[in-house]
Amino acid sequence: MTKQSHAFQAEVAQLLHLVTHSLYSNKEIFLRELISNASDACDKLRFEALADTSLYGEQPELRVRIAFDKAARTLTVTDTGIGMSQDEAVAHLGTIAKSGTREFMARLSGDQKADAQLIGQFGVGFYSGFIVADRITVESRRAGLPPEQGVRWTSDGSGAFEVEAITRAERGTSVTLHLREDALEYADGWRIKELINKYSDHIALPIQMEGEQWEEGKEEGQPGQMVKTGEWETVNQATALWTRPKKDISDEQYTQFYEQIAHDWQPPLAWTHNRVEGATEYTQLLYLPSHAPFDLWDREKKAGVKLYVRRVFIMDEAEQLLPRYLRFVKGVIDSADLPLNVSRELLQESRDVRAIREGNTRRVLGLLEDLAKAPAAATPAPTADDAAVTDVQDKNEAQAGDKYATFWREFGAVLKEGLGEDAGNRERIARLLRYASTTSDRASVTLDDYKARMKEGQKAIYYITADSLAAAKGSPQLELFKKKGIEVLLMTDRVDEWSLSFLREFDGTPLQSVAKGAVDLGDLQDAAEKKAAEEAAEAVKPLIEHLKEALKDSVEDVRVTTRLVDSPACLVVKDAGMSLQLERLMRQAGQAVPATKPVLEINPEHPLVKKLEGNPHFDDLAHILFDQALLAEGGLPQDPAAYVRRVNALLA
Ligand SMILES: Nc1ncnc2c1ncn2[C@@H]1O[C@H](COP(=O)(O)OP(=O)(O)OP(=O)(O)O)[C@@H](O)[C@H]1O
Repeated sequence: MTKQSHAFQAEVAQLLHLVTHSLYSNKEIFLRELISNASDACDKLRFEALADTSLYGEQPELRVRIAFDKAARTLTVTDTGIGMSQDEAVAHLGTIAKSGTREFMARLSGDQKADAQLIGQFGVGFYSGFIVADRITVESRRAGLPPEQGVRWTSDGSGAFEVEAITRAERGTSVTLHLREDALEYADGWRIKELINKYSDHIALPIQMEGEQWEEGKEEGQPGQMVKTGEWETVNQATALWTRPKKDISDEQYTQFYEQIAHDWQPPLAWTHNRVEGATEYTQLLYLPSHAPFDLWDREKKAGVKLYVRRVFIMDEAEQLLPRYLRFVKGVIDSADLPLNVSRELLQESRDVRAIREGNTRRVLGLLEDLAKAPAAATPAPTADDAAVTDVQDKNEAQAGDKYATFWREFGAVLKEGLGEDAGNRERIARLLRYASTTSDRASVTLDDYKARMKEGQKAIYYITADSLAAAKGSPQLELFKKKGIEVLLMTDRVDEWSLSFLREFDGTPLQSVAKGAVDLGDLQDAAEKKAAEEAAEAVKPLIEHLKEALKDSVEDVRVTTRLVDSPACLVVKDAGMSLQLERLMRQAGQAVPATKPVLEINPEHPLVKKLEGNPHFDDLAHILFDQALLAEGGLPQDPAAYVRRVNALLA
């Protein structure tokens, strides 16, 4: 093969442009990315060699070496990992294969500052080398291929790369950066060591540098200098972080390890690190991120936990290790019992894996309980500057110790899925729930809080589901509850109604939607009120019959209610029915929903209702009443034009 020139995939060219322009202020991350790739390559070799030890050839040692040459202005990262064949070099170093990176590209806004933050969330891997290099040369040979089948890849990062065959004695890859004029600081032993310390100390492989020592000037007046000794020295700790005792690991090291495995450059909210002994032995290091990833709602989203067996990396995204409703958790599980050749299929059936999953679930719920219990320190008053920047306020929230509020904002809706998914832990999950209510706009009310505030004689926990907080708060169904000072939980997540169908009661008290079934406040209504209601119902019986007839195509039933105070009418569904809001959500999601008709409830005390009987426009008024009730709870009239026509006719 002679030299071949290839154009970068369009997205790569775009990414390169962005990387070199917006990551300018954070140049040093390139080294972390290259070391991380080298370490991944070694993990891959170790894994493939489980089935074929001959892949090690004559080089059993897995390591990363970093060399620099001040005079030539180069920095080289060499690993003894899996390496790349010629085809692989073309495929991997010229395209963007990862869906995550493609998603990232799609989200770029063109605003450099915002984009640079986004990069933080995604990590740009190999291409970050071009922040500091105006040319990169990669030489590689894949494990198992003969020396003549090596490859050299070069590019100046401007649109194309060249590939040629070379003979390479060693297996693995070396990446040489030809440093830009303004990045010469990276051809310096101290600087490199500092970065390894900062970013890669926890990498389980030895990272080596050639030793240097000070040599005085040979002649009088000549300055001394550092010279290389020819000995390679390991400069990192080179033990997998999770295998070290907790007390030897600093918060900073935990955070850096998180950044590495989660590819998230924002510090985690919290973590839990344990060695579990007993029938199933494993080490768990699990993190709660501080913000939701872009693909949290992707049904195909992979779990974020890596599986190791006795420190050998086995697989990313081992979804059996945590239930789906904890899919936001990142971390590492290192099992002492699983066989090294464990496959995804085997994981599904393994009893050890089941025990690990249960153990992980307990730990994460325990961690959340601890966070929820931690007293929230007083939030510092935002300064005038802060007020304009929501990001800063969010940070304050986290700094102030109210980590649980941050967690809940980012992941609460996912945790709610657990009510349906994990019957065994339903109680624990229920105690972690937070909702807004008629007494708090913030999602901060627990079911325990609610119960403690219940009125004497109140027999249920009341809630309403709606598309937004404003719609929930303005709902006519709340009128009587407000008048009587009874708290109602306001729920606005899509998952709320579904998840509550699994939580019929909390601590012995039933949960009751205020938009379902006839309202029965039981002992909260006194005898006089009940009597008045009965009399009113009797009085409007003929009206009810008329309305039923006029609206027979739209409603299941018409009845009198006491739940309304200021509104003339509202819509409710029957007890076991799906709420109108859920019905709309499911239709929007393209699901077939059986057509159910709601029940129209009217307020016999309302002037509009009183005007109905005998009115020459009865039919129009009846329809307007119905359509307005629909509007009030977030729906749309079936025939909006007819609605407008009717209202206009009455206004004229
Ligand atoms: N040192 C290396 N040895 C072998 N293959 C490598 C090496 N560096 C990069 N590659 C290959 O190039 C691909 C692209 O690397 P890049 O760093 O851009 O993305 P990534 O490593 O897949 O993602 P990320 O860095 O976000 O984890 C890798 O997936 C890998 O196949």
